[in-house]
Amino acid sequence: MQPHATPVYSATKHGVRAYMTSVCQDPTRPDQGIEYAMIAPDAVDTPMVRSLDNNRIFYWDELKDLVLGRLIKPQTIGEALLQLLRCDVINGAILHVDNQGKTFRHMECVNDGVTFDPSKVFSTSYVFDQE
Ligand SMILES: NC(=O)c1ccc[n+]([C@@H]2O[C@H](COP(=O)([O-])OP(=O)(O)OC[C@H]3O[C@@H](n4cnc5c(N)ncnc54)[C@H](O)[C@@H]3O)[C@@H](O)[C@H]2O)c1
Ligand SMILES: CC[C@@H](O)/C=C/C=C\C[C@@H](O)/C=C/C=C/C=C\[C@@H](O)CCCC(=O)O
Repeated sequence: MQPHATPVYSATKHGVRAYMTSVCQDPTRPDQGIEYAMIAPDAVDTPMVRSLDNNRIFYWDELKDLVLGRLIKPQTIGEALLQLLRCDVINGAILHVDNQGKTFRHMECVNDGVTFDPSKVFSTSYVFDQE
């Protein structure tokens, strides 16, 4: 089993998700003309990840080959953002980006931002080359 290496950091990221999925359902949002969404990537090749060590993440010595071997290019996140912005329905979107041989982007749980309507929840995916 993979060790849970970043419990507090991961909790803060889930906090961002909870914040977004809450504010996107603000009943006054449509009148404000605002949409909320988020990108949830796996490890991206940034200075933060390149600076990880055993003092910043549990089990880094055991995990680093796995994590550094599947890093997402930063420009892929930029492409994911553009993909998100081109979607008809943005509010409530969570765009997962990972890199397991290919980049897989998965949008889930999009609602109208007013009331939660299961019939409006959909899931779709896009596969792109990273090169
Ligand atoms: N890199 C990843 O694998 C990854 C994956 C998922 C989520 N994230 C999240 O994405 C965000 C960025 O991560 P990163 O890897 O690019 O980090 P990073 O440390 O490489 O870069 C963060 C940048 O933010 C700037 N910054 C810091 N405080 C600021 C402030 N108050 N105002 C303006 N700029 C400020 C820093 O100067 C730096 O350029 C973080 O919230 C991180 O948790 C990163
Ligand atoms: C495969 C295990 C998985 O949990 C590891 C992922 C590694 C990198 C992905 C990246 O999203 C995780 C970063 C974790 C950071 C942990 C600790 C912080 O001290 C780093 C600094 C955070 C900050 O300054 O904002």
